[in-house]
Amino acid sequence: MLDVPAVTPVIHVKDAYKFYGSVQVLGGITMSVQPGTIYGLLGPSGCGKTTLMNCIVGSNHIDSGTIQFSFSEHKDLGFMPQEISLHTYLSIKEVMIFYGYLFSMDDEKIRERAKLLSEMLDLPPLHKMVSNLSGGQQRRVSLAVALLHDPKVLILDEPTVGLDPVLSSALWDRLQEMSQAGKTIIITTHYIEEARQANMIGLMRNGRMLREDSPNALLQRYNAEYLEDVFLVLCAQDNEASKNIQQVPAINYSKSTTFESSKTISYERVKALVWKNICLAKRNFLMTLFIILLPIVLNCCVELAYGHDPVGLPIGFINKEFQDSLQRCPLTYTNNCVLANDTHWASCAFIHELREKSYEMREYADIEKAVEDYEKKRIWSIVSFASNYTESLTERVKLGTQSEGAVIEAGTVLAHISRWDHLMYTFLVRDFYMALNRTIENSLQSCSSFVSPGALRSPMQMNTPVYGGIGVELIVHFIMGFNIITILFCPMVYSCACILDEKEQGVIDRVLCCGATMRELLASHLFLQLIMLIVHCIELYIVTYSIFSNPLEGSSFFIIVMLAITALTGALAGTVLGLVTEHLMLAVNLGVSFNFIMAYTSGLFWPLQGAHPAIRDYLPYLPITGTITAARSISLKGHGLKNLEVIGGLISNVGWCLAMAVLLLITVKTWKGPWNSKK
Ligand SMILES: Nc1ncnc2c1ncn2[C@@H]1O[C@H](COP(=O)(O)OP(=O)(O)OP(=O)(O)O)[C@@H](O)[C@H]1O
Repeated sequence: MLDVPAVTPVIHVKDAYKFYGSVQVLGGITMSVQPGTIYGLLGPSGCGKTTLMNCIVGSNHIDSGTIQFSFSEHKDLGFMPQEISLHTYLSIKEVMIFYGYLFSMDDEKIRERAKLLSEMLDLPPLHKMVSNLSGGQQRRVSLAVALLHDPKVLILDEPTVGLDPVLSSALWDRLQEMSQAGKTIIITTHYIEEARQANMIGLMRNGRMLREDSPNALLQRYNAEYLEDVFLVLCAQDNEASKNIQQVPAINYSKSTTFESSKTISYERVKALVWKNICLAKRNFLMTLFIILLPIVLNCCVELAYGHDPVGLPIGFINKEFQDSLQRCPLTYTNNCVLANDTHWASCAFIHELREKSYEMREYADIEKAVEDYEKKRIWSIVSFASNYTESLTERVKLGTQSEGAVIEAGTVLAHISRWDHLMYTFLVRDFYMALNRTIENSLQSCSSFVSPGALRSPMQMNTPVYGGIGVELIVHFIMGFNIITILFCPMVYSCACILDEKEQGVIDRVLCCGATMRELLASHLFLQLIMLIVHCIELYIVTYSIFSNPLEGSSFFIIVMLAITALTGALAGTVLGLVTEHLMLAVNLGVSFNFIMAYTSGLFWPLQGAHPAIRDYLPYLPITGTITAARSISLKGHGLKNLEVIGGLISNVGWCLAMAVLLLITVKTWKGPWNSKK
């Protein structure tokens, strides 16, 4: 049972303990603040004053003990944290409006209070941005915010730090006026003497309360002229007492506070938070524009630089049939039999096909020079034709299986393809075979006087593809994968940056002290994220399908839904990242690494079937793998909800989004410490 004093205190702390790891920061603090008084909490730096204040206002939690309040509404409390804890990119006026809205004040009332406080605290012009104010001016704005809604109880953590003596004395005068008007004020300071003007002081040391009494009573009891002398005597007594303590008192691990946060979401507060987010987005215009345009830029980069066949590759060739092939070869070969023909040669037909495919054919007179250029990577391949190539080919076609080895050899094109670039090697091999096939299709099949056209055809023929077409470029296959990773990444970075920015400025805790809940704060952030993700989805859709005309065989609705859900997953993941990390640098590294891992393991760059057997079976379950497969299935094959790939992709898409939402809720529920990177 709590032994409640005769007059119900406004705030009553009993046996409060707080640990950071194994370090005890508060060691059984008991304090009572009577209504209509100024309570000065004094003590040297690091003795635990801020920790105690944060535990009282709810931005931190005691591990054991009780904190009781005579009031239960946040609007009765005004808190000025030790750090400035304001959005520095807002103007003073915007800061006032935001906190006014949080307390459901109307514009008129906010204007009135802002004017009054501006005069009382000698604030700079209200249009000035907080970031452009001096340290002292920022502290006065912070104090004005605490006083804005005219609370009954004021908790001020070191309000006089950074103030000159004149302002400091004026502030104490104001505080006295307010206490005489019935307000209760708790003020922490390590300037012990200034607390003479308080009605009651609590002297703290090493997380413990040494004495709690009025300044005059303390001065009298210790027969001292200054409070500092009283503090020194108490410290000396405390040192003696510490020597005699044999046992650490048992700690009762129960805690309770009676100043609970709201259980329902307040529309007014969410509106205030959204208003503030929009103000910040407008103020950080370049950053907002960058985030809006980033998906377009990334998509354009991919569309323009990725997945297209290489063009203009230099290929060296030696044609021993005759010199100056590039000049002497006829320009067209279609339907001209090149065998036993005085004006057409088979080598020319092959060279012609490669030129048609945009290769830059370079003729060499001798193999030595060609090899030198090949070794110096000036050409990608050397193709050579024997001096009797056409003649041998003609004979080979005529004799078929009867052909001699020498004839077969002379009638074969020899190609050396560099393997220093694996992808290029694949392109060259593909194009050389295609060039050979076309040579047969266009030139040799016309030679019916020698051979039946069908006999020359390759024993394997590629039918018309079921999906897509011959000559479709790789970009068509890749683009949706890139879009999915882009739409995961951009909202993740943006949401993470927004949350971390607030955490680093310490505003989350301040906003929570004003009665807002974490759910309201996250809802306001997600609102902006939703607008942003709608913009991102529309942009990506337009750029991909309208500007770059990629094929879309299936439902555009499903494509947009998948993009939107992926973006939401990214926004939720970014929010979690922002909440659990302390610094932007760490968050950026984690976020970028996560996206790289997703890109590498999602089948975006390489088919999943080619992955190592140890991971191959697990890759389809990763966040964007199924989504990419489904998006490709919809856009390239026209599949819909009856297709297993699409169904699997949608389940994975929605499942991961829900998983991130649950992770976010768990993070918020289980987080113990303050939402402040500087703590
Ligand atoms: N997040 C934290 N993790 C670990 N230790 C912490 C953390 N925050 C504060 N501390 C430690 O707790 C002790 C009390 O800190 P606190 O900020 O409450 O002191 P204070 O009396 O307000 O000091 P000051 O007057 O300098 O602000 C200090 O030793 C500090 O190093």
